[in-house]
Amino acid sequence: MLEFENLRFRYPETERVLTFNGEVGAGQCLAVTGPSGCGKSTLLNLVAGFLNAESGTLRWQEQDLQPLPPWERPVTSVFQEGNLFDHLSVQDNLGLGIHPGLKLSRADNAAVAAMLDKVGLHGMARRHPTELSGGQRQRVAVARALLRGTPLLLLDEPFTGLDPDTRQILRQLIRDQREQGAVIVLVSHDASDVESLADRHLVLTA
Ligand SMILES: Nc1ncnc2c1ncn2[C@@H]1O[C@H](COP(=O)(O)OP(=O)(O)OP(=O)(O)O)[C@@H](O)[C@H]1O
Repeated sequence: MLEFENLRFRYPETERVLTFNGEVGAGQCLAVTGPSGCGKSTLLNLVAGFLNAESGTLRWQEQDLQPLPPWERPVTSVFQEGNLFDHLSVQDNLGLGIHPGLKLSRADNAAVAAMLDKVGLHGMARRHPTELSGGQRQRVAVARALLRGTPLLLLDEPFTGLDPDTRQILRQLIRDQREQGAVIVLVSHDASDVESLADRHLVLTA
């Protein structure tokens, strides 16, 4: 279970103070919605460890996450930009989800190939991200996150720019992950994403 209670963050430049409360259990998806600027991305950054709260609690399986640096948290994030490595092929970008040094076994390579098939990028393994459309890059980013298999997945508008078929495919992959016990935190402006994926809903106000 992921829990955050009175988790407070202040951007020093603007003195804007944001406070978050919520929880989400294993195998559940928490949708976070609200108007632009209400703090949705800030919450994801606090959970991922890219920002540090000034007070409050943030727990995963009853363990305090706040002392842990981002790389020691059981978290994978997919942010709007996707964060792909342009100098690596699609295959290697996915492989990084399994092993940061790209030391992949035969089974790992098979898992990468199967994931490429699932997200409809069969035949594009050798391309580089700059040779893909925005929607294809987004599929690679989500696929890499799913391959990492961390128990906590943070998704910030993961379906932006995707056609309806691809959106359906990715939603199903996320549902599969949830059914395997992962906790998903999903930021989306799209009511149908919330409707189709969320077990819980946190509405933030500006
Ligand atoms: N680096 C920053 N420095 C100062 N203020 C910031 C910074 N990043 C965000 N903010 C402010 O903090 C508030 C929350 O921003 P955040 O990006 O979390 O909102 P959001 O709900 O994700 O917005 P959107 O839906 O537009 O992406 C906003 O008022 C924003 O202007």
